[in-house]
Amino acid sequence: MLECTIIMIEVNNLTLFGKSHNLRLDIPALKFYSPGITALVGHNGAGKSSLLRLMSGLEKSNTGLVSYLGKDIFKDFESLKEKIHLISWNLELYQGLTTKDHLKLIKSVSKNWSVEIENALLKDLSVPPDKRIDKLSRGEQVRFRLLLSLPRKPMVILLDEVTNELDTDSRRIIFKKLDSYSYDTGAQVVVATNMIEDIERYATDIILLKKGKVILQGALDNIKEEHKTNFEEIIRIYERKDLQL
Ligand SMILES: Nc1ncnc2c1ncn2[C@@H]1O[C@H](COP(=O)(O)OP(=O)(O)OP(=O)(O)O)[C@@H](O)[C@H]1O
Repeated sequence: MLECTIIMIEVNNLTLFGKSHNLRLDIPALKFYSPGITALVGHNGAGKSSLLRLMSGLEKSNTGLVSYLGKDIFKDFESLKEKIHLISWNLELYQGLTTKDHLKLIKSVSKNWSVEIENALLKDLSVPPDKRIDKLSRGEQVRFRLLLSLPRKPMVILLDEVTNELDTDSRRIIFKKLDSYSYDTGAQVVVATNMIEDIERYATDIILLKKGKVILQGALDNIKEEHKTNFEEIIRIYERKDLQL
C-alpha cells in the first residue's frame, strides 16, 4: 500500500440538527487520507447519508466545516462540485434517455472528459450500450453511474449505499474499478455500506457511526491488529458499548 500522507478531506466540529432540534450528526473531527477506500458503517438512521450529503455540499450543516485539500466545500462549492461526486439512489438519472444518449449528454457538458478512462470503463463494466435508463438493472445502473463519473476525474467519490443490494460479481467489478481509480489518481472513495465482505476486502479505513456520532475510526488493518479479532466482531463490540450522550 502507498504511504498515506495527503489529507484529502477534513471534517471539523460538524453538527446537524433535525426539525425538532434533535441532533442528527455531531462530529468533532475526521480526516480522510488519500488514496484509499473508506467504509462508512452504521445501523439505519446512524447518519451515513446525512454525512455524505454534507460532504457533497448538497446539504448545509448547522455548525462546522468540511474541507477538501484545505478548501471549504461551501465557500468553494463552484470549483469543488466538479471534483466531488455523490452517487446516490436519491439523485436520479434521466430515466427516458438511453445509456448512449445519456453518456453523450454528460460528455457534452463535462470539462476535461477523459476518453481513455471512458474506453477502459466501457470495456470492463459491461454497461448495455443502448438501453433506456429505466430498464437498467440495479447493478447496471451503478456501473453506468461510474461510467458517467470517473471520466470526469473526480478527486472524491461518495457512494451512498448503492452497492448493498447488488450481487457479489457486480460488487466485485465496481469495487475493483474504484480501487484502481483511487490508486491511479490519488482519489478518495467513501462508501456507505454494511457489507462486511466488501469492507474486509476493499476498505483501507473505516468510520463507524452510531446515533450521529463517530464511535470508531481508523485504518482497518490497525483496528484489526489492535483488537485481534475479525471486523464483524469488532463492530458488534462497539455497537454494544453504551454511548455517553
Ligand atoms: N431530510 C431530513 N430531515 C430531517 N431528518 C432527517 C432527514 N434525513 C434523515 N433524517 C434523520 O437523520 C438521522 C440520520 O439519517 P440518515 O438517513 O442520515 O442515516 P443512515 O445511516 O444513512 O440510515 P439508512 O441506512 O437508513 O439510510 C435519522 O434519524 C433520520 O430520521
